[in-house]
Amino acid sequence: MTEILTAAQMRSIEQAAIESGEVTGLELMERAGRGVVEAVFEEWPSYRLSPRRAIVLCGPGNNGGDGYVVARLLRDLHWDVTVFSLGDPEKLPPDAKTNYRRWLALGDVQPLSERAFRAAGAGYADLYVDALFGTGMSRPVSGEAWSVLTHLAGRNGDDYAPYIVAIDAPSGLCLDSGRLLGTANGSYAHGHNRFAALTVTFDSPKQGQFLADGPGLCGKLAVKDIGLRKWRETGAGRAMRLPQTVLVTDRSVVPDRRHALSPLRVPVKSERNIHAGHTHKFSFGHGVIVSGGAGRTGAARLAARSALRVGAGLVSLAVPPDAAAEVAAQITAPMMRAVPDAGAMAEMLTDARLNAICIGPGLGLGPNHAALVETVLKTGRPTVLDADALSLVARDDQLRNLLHQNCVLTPHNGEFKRLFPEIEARLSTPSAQSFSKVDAVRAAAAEAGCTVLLKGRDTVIATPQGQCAIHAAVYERAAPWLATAGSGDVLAGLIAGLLAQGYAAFEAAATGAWLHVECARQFGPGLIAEDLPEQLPGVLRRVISGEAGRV
Ligand SMILES: NC(=O)C1=CN([C@@H]2O[C@H](COP(=O)(O)OP(=O)(O)OC[C@H]3O[C@@H](n4cnc5c(N)ncnc54)[C@H](O)[C@@H]3O)[C@@H](O)[C@H]2O)[C@@H](O)CC1
Ligand SMILES: [K+]
Repeated sequence: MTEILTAAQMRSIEQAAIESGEVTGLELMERAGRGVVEAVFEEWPSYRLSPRRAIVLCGPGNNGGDGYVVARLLRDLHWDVTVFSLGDPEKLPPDAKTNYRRWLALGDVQPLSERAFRAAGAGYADLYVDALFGTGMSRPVSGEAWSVLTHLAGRNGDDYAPYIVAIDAPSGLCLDSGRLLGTANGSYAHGHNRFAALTVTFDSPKQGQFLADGPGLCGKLAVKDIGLRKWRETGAGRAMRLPQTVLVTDRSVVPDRRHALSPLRVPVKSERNIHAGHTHKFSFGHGVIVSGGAGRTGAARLAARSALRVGAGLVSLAVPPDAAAEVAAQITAPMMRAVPDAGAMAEMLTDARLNAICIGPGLGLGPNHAALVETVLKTGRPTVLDADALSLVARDDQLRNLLHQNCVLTPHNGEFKRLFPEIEARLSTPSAQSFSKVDAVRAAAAEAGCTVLLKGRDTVIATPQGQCAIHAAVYERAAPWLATAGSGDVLAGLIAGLLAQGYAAFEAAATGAWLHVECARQFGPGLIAEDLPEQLPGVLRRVISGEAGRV
């Protein structure tokens, strides 16, 4: 499992390590600088072959300290290195100052300004190292640093991005929220929404590298070990940083094949059942997908197919009588039950074998639909609420009060705003604050009393207890094709199918999010929502054989 850290959490780990007396800050800084050089050579292998020219921009804190280490290590390899410093290097914190002094034995340092940068023939370097600000960035960047950063980002038409390596973060990026602080549109210069080719971070990824503007500005992400694992996993370093957030990644999917389907490695009922010989279809649950009326049944049919494909033993569509013919004509494997009203829904759900429900896709917003949502919620069964069900809950406090901890809400941004207007306002207000999507979804889950999955390229899932996971379709997991009509219905169906198999709400949501993106990656361009469930057999086969993610 990959933990993902806030800047404060990273500081607490470093502090615990240093306070233990087993490692010094200076050693950590040396390892960090070495990690950056290593990552540079991995990214640009030809740079190993002959010395090149580098420009290193060093800031006023320890991020700048890492920069001085990188400058020294490259000079040791006979590179031509120019160093600029922001602020008076004599005022650097102790470890950074030591490395500044070590660099002075090899070369000089110029005060950073756009003019000096351009005068240095800065357009001709092979590598630009952004070591201005990292986890200590506390306010929007301004002045000469901002001028140089925007110049590097392309304000004056030069394209530096392919040669920039950022240490911990493109400077100005908030490592908690993933926002470029002080900007309205998340770019350094109008029309230029990328910055670095590579960002090198230490020990664990940071939230801001996966959220909002982060992935675009970071370019690629390399995580370098600097020997902090012990303090991350145990003792003070751990105690100081609860609650935890995890990253749902390829690597965390398969290590233990007994739990093959769950990126969070939660025991899955089905495997035990298989070994015990109990492979009756009811062992894998019976999901109910509530359909909208005639002409609106496509969403529920997509969800039903996804729930079946992901492994639910049985799936029944609950269909208003006027839509029965339409649904019957288009389904084979899912079953269908005519459900004219909430009374009939309640009666259907007296069957305790119906153990997971999905309601909302294509449902409608009338009083009869609200009554259906009410009936479903009153059963207390694991339930995915999506689309119209979310809009109904947003405008009806009585429904909202019926939400329970077996519910998963799967809003997109617009639905999230309707459900949690105050939290959304904090999230979307452009300002210098570091309130992140992780903070927002945690707050929403606590307010709603159930699991919330806020969709997006950066999907965040949280429980009322503060458990949180990020699944971001970025970097090597980018899946732009997923933005297609009906894709949300598939996600709702996947989660319902996992709930039917006994996954807890949080694990079902996280696993569903991972599988959803994996299916899109597997299919590639040209994807329409109907293609997603059809990718599941191949994706599941690779998950179970341990090859997941290596598409
Ligand atoms: N603490 C440690 O032991 C280690 C830290 N490391 C490096 O140290 C970095 C964190 O160092 P720091 O905590 O010193 O923080 P930074 O170096 O990120 O920045 C802090 C400094 O920048 C100033 N500052 C913040 N925002 C500013 C702004 N917008 N404009 C102008 N000045 C601003 C602060 O007043 C402070 O002087 C990490 O990102 C990493 O690169 C690594 O060397 C690994 C070990
Ligand atoms: K930086």
